Amino acid sequence: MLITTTTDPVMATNNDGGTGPWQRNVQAAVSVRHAFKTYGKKKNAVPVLNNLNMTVPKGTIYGLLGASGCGKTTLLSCIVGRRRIDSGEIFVLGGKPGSRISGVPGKRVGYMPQEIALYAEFSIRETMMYFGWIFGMETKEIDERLQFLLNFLDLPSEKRLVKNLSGGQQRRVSFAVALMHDPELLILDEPTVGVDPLLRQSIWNHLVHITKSGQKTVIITTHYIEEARQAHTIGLMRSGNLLAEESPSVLLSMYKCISLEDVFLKLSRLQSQKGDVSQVNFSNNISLHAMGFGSKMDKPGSSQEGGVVGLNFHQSKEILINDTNGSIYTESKLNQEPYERPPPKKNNPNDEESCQDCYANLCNVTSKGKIKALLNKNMLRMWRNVGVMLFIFALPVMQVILFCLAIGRDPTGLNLAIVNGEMNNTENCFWDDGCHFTNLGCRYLKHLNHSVDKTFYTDIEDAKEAVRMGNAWGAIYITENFTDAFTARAALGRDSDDETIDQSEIKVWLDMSNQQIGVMLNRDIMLAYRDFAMGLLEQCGNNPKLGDVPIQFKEPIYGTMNPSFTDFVAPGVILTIVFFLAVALTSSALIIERTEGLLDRSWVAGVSPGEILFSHVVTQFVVMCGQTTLVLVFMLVVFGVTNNGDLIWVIILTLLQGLCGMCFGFLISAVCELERNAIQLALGSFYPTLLLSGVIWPIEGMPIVLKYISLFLPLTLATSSLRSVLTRGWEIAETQVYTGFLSTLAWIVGFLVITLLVLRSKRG
Ligand SMILES: Nc1ncnc2c1ncn2[C@@H]1O[C@H](COP(=O)(O)OP(=O)(O)OP(=O)(O)O)[C@@H](O)[C@H]1O
Repeated sequence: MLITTTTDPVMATNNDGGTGPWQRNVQAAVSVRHAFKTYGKKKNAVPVLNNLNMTVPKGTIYGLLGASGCGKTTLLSCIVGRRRIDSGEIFVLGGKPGSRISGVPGKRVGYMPQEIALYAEFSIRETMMYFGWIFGMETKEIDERLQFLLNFLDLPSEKRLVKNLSGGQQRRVSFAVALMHDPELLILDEPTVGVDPLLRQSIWNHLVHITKSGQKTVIITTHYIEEARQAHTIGLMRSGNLLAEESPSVLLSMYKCISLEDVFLKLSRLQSQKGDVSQVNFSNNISLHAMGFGSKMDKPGSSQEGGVVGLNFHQSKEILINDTNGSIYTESKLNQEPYERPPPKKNNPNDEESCQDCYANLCNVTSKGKIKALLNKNMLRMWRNVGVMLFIFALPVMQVILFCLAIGRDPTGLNLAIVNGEMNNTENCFWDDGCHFTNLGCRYLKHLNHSVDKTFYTDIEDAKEAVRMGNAWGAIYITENFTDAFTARAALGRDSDDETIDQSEIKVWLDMSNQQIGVMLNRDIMLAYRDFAMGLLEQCGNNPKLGDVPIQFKEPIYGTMNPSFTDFVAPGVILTIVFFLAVALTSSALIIERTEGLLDRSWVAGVSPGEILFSHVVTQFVVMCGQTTLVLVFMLVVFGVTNNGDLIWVIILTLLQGLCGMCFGFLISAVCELERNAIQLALGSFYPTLLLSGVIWPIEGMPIVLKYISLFLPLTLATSSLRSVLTRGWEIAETQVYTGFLSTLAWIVGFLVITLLVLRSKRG
């Protein structure tokens, strides 16, 4: 086993012989050991961290340098608990990220991501209030800190909206957010991009100042390599590994370079010659167990790995200095067993370490400040967006108005081409209303007024041509001797010959291409005959009922003799409007935050997925209550859609459906990475749901398989339940009614649980 002779501040304590592993543990703010991380699935996996080791001593500035794409941001996101490494160990402030001991994510860490990650529609002060409240600060305290940060970072008025600031000013606000709560550990991903040299210097001065006490630690990435000279330690990263980890002055003297850039180039060249990164690790390659971390941390004496198992930079340094042939790697390999990557760890609930996370999550009770910040943020974002507000409240009203005006009313002004052979095909019909059998064709046509415009033709072929040309919905032909034949038929009864019967019939050719119009004309033509026959019989002293079909329809048990299509569709339309408006409200809520890097920032600040979801549910629920009220008022009060039931159940079911739509929207926004995917999914689900939920056509008409699928959709049972309440006036105790409520509740719970699981898995 190799004994190191390091001069590293951490390791110096390690090697003084008296302090032991526990002491070493206390001295490192961040420690990464044998970290592996890949993006993508097995075949297309892209390795980003490749057996990386890193030690950030407490109370120092650690400059993490490296070319674009080498994995700096990935490493930082793993340190703050935003991502998980596939294998290896990370300890931050005494525990694993995500554990209670570490307190990271949370207020112990200040994180400035690479993206601006600020709410564009917030003012600087509102931004600070949001993050300050999340960190549990009082408003007064935040205001005081804000004044300091405004001066220090040379920011404009606190009232200025973030979206109106320049790129550099936005970055400084983002930096101010990270400094807001004066955290123990500052993790800054390129904070000096777009910042002028003077301010850049003052930022570095501030970092040097805050680390002086030894209590604060800073990890900073930058592409301005030379500015990192002010860091206590520099980690030079390449291809997912640290080429070196040392103080700037030692690096310069050791590699005999005048700039850090040259050192980096030299090391990169050496690594390129060698190829395999894992074999040439010049960083402090020390086992975490040796450092006293991990589950055995509290039993230092029991560690089987009490010594240094890897190659310490300072040994390689000596070799490097003595070697001019570049054979340092051979020497290193002698001392360093190549580290074999263990298979990726699965989160085993029985595993003591992984369960730290579970306990932390279980005990992670929300705070007043966080909820206040999240609710305030959601409300503010809505109010600041007038267009969205108009959309939110005008759209449901518009939809209801359009539905009630456009759907369910009987079509009127339908043109019929009529040939009346009895009257020499003219419009001038004369008949006698009494018991007279003259011009019966005209008498019949008198009853055919409802919804119909009559155009008279002389030739039946012309009339049919008018139908073919789309100028009329049907052609009606009354024979030349209709009255005589009709009278003979009535008189002869069963002795009527075929010709008499044929001549006594009114002949109709309909355009049935439009089912609704065709069926309605059919109905009106039949009703006109019934009225004509009953009227004639009555005038002749007979029982008018003889003219009707011998079926007596009594007053319906539910509904009316003349049922309205509107009443049938309205329950489904109410629920569909409320459900899909809620989907529209929420389906992009999380995505917008995620794409702007805000969700990450809030998570690192210690906000849990559950809290984020809860805050959205509350704010969107308030909006949805407003929408539901408008929809119901316009449907039931303004347009008088039938409601025979208890209004309270109508309101509750509608609200529950809105909630269900919100949860579905959250699921979409949790699953989809891009807003356009969310829109596609939301729109894509709209039509199948509408068609299969029995909203516009009874599900009884569907093939059996579709019928069962339909029953498992969130709107089907609820629509049927609401229809029963509105049209039948049924109470909640009826099976058909309460199953609608139960199914909606089950969907809400299902959507929420899946959303939470997705959010948690994405967070990892
Ligand atoms: N979510 C992701 N999915 C797949 N690949 C990713 C993802 N994030 C980063 N990468 C890839 O991982 C590699 C490291 O990215 P990372 O952002 O950590 O680099 P970086 O060193 O911070 O770069 P820069 O200095 O340009 O910010 C890059 O090749 C990048 O394309």
